[in-house]
Amino acid sequence: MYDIPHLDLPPLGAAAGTVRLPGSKSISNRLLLLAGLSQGRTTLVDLLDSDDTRVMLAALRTLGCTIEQIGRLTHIDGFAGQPAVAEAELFLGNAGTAMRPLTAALAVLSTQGSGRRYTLKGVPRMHERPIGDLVDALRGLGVTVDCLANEGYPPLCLAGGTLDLNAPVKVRGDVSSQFLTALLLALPLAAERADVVIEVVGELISKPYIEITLNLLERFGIAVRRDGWARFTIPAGSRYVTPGEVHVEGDASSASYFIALGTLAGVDAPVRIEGVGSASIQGDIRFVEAAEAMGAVVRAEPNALEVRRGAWPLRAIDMDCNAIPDAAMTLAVMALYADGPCTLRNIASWRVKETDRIAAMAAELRKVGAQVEEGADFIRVWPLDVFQPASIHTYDDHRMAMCLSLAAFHPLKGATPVPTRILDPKCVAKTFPDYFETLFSVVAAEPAHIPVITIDGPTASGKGTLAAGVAARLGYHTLDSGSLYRVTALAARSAGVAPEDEAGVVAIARAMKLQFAGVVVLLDGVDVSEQLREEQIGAMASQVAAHPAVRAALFDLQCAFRQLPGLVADGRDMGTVIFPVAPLKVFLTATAAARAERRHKQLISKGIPASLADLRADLEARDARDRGRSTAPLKPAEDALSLDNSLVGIDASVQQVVDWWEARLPFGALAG
Ligand SMILES: O=C(O)C1=C[C@@H](OP(=O)(O)O)[C@@H](O)[C@H](O)C1
Ligand SMILES: C=C(OP(=O)(O)O)C(=O)O
Repeated sequence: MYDIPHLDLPPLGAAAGTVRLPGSKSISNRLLLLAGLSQGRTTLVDLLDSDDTRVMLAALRTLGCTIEQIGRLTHIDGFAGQPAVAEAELFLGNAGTAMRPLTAALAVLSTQGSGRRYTLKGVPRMHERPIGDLVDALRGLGVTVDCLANEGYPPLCLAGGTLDLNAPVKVRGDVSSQFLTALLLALPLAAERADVVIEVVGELISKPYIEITLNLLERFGIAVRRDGWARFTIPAGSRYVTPGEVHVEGDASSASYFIALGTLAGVDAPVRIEGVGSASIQGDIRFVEAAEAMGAVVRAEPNALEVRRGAWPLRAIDMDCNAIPDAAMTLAVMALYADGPCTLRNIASWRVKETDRIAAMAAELRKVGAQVEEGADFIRVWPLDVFQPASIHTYDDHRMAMCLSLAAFHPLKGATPVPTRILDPKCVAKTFPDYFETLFSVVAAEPAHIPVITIDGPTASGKGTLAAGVAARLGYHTLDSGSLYRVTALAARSAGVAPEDEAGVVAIARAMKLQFAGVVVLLDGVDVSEQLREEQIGAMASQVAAHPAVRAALFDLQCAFRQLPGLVADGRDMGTVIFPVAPLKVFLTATAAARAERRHKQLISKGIPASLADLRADLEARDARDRGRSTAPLKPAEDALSLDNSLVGIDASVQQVVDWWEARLPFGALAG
């Protein structure tokens, strides 16, 4: 997950490859609650691990479930309708699928034992999301429900009462289908002796989510009888019976971003999406039909999809999106690439979700340059030729972040491709914490569009620490090119090849099997990170690095580090030889005295005896060798900015480089 203030997406090009989706949020939270209400153990396979499921898991633990997570399995020992605590305060974040169903379940349970009181609260936005229709239904049943701040909104206190189920329970479903889902999931708790009837008053929105609810209830032994969408009967004697093990299919709403990507950018090869397909029980799988209407070519398997581009530009659509409220947001961004304006209708519920999604979508699409019209329950988006570099607000809404990332896709139409900034990218944690990593695994960008910041400088100047700090702030990859020379030296030493033997070292460099995982370097599968820090290896690295043929052998390897979303490369010749067109080059210096002192402190702290004078003499000798060598000598690139960190701490140095970088990006006036 990118836990940084913003993530800059370079202009994206073709997409191809395979993604595996995280589990469905809607299925995960329903199954968790059903497992909690059942007796005995339920094992969920591939449960979604995200903010929304974490709050549900924490709530169930508080109520008395024992939950054990091992690899892909989550074992839940249910509390079988007997909560371990009579009073609890539960925090449910911004998870509608936790807040609404738990409200109904705890309302019923609060009436079934004396002195039971449960308080449910969430993040500030959750306290703005309506729940009044569910509160009305529960009060109609005889439950004491107190809205603790504003009438009709969480936080809520469920404080007992006497259930009266003689008349049908009436609930409105035109603001959210989750109120009906909540009652359907909870009322089997009260259907021991007589049928419980639920009647929907007025129109019901987001209907396919009710199908998910009924399907999962059935798996837990509750066969709801239904009369269309108007009347649902939970038969007398209903009791939750765990099915034992249940597999959670991939999230169909999360699939929409990759279906869109295949539709837009799956030109030479498809995007393959694993975890959800034609056998899905989720209504959002019908997003596939919308994508096909816009031109996608889709091959569906029961549990996978392969999507590629069919028509280009995409075909404009005018669609009623009531059945797919979440995935429909993705269509609003696909509309940028259509052959005319696209209209998404019947989406009033967008206004009461994680944010006012109609307003947010309109505002952010306008920032990238699009013409947008919005109404109470529709949005119309016109296609766009020239994209503006935009700093996208995400409103703590995972779907705004994921949808708008698709606006970084820039078909090359002559206009200069621009980057797109996604503010607060970690908001995707609600349902898809690794969304951006997954995106980068299937999307390509022109290497020239992938930013590189180079940091060159003499030995022990703190390049590595600075590069790591800058990369962490920007979410970029790092290349510690020094470590490539060190590992070459180490491999040569292990093979008994002398550092002077240029041809021998080249052969070693070409044959090395390297893997990098953060700061860990694996040579032929063995972690050699510690050995690379040895002083002797450092000295040998400087010797092997002086051979032109060795440097040439490592050239392509270093270039291959230029990957999405960007790279911070440190070394001696990053700005001069390897990435001569890098948009920001830094030359880092520090006096020999300052560097010797740092190295001395490092060694002493590790219990390695060292002499300050010797270290300084050694550093000066190495500087002279690095500067004097004929191939790629250590010198600042002509366009490098110089940073002397003798007296400046690491945080200030990182900030300086980030400030220089910001000044080169086109977001300035638009940011914030
Ligand atoms: O029941 C569910 O799992 C959901 C129902 C939908 O909400 P509404 O019924 O409020 O539209 C959907 O937007 C939400 O993400 C999940
Ligand atoms: C509306 C959404 O979430 P919630 O389950 O919180 O309603 C969503 O995920 O788009």
